[in-house]
Amino acid sequence: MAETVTPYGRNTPLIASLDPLLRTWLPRQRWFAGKGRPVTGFTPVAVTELLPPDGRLGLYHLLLRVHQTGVPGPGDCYQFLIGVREALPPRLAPALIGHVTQGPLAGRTVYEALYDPRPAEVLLEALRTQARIGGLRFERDPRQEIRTDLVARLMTAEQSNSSVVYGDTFILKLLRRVVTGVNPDLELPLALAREGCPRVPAPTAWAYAETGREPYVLAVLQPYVRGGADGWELALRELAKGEDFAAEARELGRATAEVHTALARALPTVTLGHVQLQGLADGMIERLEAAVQAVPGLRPYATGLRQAYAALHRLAAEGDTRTAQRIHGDLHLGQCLRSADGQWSLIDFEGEPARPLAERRLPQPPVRDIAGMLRSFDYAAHSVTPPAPDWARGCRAAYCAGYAEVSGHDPRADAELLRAYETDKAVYEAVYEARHRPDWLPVPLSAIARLAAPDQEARP
Ligand SMILES: Nc1ncnc2c1ncn2[C@@H]1O[C@H](COP(=O)(O)OP(=O)(O)O)[C@@H](O)[C@H]1O
Ligand SMILES: O=P(O)(O)O[C@H]1O[C@H](CO)[C@@H](O[C@H]2O[C@H](CO)[C@@H](O)[C@H](O)[C@H]2O)[C@H](O)[C@H]1O
Repeated sequence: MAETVTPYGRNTPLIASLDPLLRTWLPRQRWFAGKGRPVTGFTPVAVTELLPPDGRLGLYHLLLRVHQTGVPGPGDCYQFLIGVREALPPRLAPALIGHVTQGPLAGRTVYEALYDPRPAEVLLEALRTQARIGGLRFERDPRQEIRTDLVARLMTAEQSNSSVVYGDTFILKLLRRVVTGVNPDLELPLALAREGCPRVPAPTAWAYAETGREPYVLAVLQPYVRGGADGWELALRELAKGEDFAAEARELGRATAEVHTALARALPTVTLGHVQLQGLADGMIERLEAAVQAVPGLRPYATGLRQAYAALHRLAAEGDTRTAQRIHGDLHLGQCLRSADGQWSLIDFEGEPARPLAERRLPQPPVRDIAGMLRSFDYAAHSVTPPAPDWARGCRAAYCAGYAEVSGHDPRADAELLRAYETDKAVYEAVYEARHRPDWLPVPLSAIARLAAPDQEARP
């Protein structure tokens, strides 16, 4: 494998030639977080040649800062895997980025290489052999074997990142918007593996880029949970059949408590005093105000929603304290996988992708994860017609009961904090849906209408 690494900030002829193609292609990608503002250019952070472009198949790994109209600062850094061919075979048509007209690749076709098994296998081989290519570093857990005969396929699920499955044995998650520093999506599963917690697939291998500053974590390889289905699919299936989901919700509560208990053992816990609790409430109010600006549909409910945060302020003023620890940070039904033998695993410890990394790594009250799951039962029940509020109520109660069985603490006892976090999550969801899936906006807005009503009754 050849390599070239450009110093930060130099706009190479390669990037200049890809620039017009990526400007139109990038905003159409589900994982691009900067939708809604035109892309105006790119600055390369690192450009690594994984396969030379003069062969039948060329392959580049790019880390590019993306510049956008009206977005100040250096721009977010995204990870790209760009394939280069003379022409694309029909099976790769959906992967097309475009035809290059100038520069070193003039006359070639470039495409999203993860659609193509061969480039995806190059990544697996680099992980297997712990390769160092330019600034890219590939590492693995030496106790886990990576076979060489696994065929790659890109997952087509709607995702914030991109994942490739290798022969139903491993799944590689390639992070798209990358930041320097410790990434909780690797940090927490490694910590849980050290604790022997079986509820989270233990990382097999990982990749990062060294660019002269703190490394960027780029990808994590994990065992693939075979024959599994995620909690969201299962919940919708049961809802469609008019079936109860309470027994599964209870198991999910137990699994969440096991993960929380292991995380509290593995990583530091802290006590939040009244200043920190005030700070939590202030942060929620700030997010609400920003969300109201971004999503006009929230405006009529803002006053009602502030009540939830006022209750948290009162609790802080009364001198209450809470224990905080590392948590999942974006727990919902889609992050829970049930294996063929009925065991639940939790995945995707990245936290809410829109929040800064430092914030995502702070210890937080575990009830925040509970709130995420309670919202998720509600989401499922309100995304079907007619809505099924009783189904959601049953799941929410069973989930809390399962959590209490394992942890000894019933989250329903912490009603103010739980409601504040549910409100905060619903506000986040409104912004998320407005930005990524506008058709879904009515789902969080229906919850917001209930949470904003003084006698809201959707308690677990
Ligand atoms: N270990 C695994 N085994 C089987 N499927 C998985 C595994 N990890 C992730 N998945 C599948 O990949 C999807 C995306 O993974 P996730 O970590 O949530 O990525 P993203 O951050 O892009 O949403 C999940 O919804 C799930 O269907
Ligand atoms: O899984 P991600 O880390 O990409 O999380 C983001 O996308 C989720 C949607 O895919 C979003 O979750 C919301 O929709 C789910 C149904 O699709 C629902 O189960 C969740 O409760 C709801 O929050 C998540 O908020 C977002 O961060």
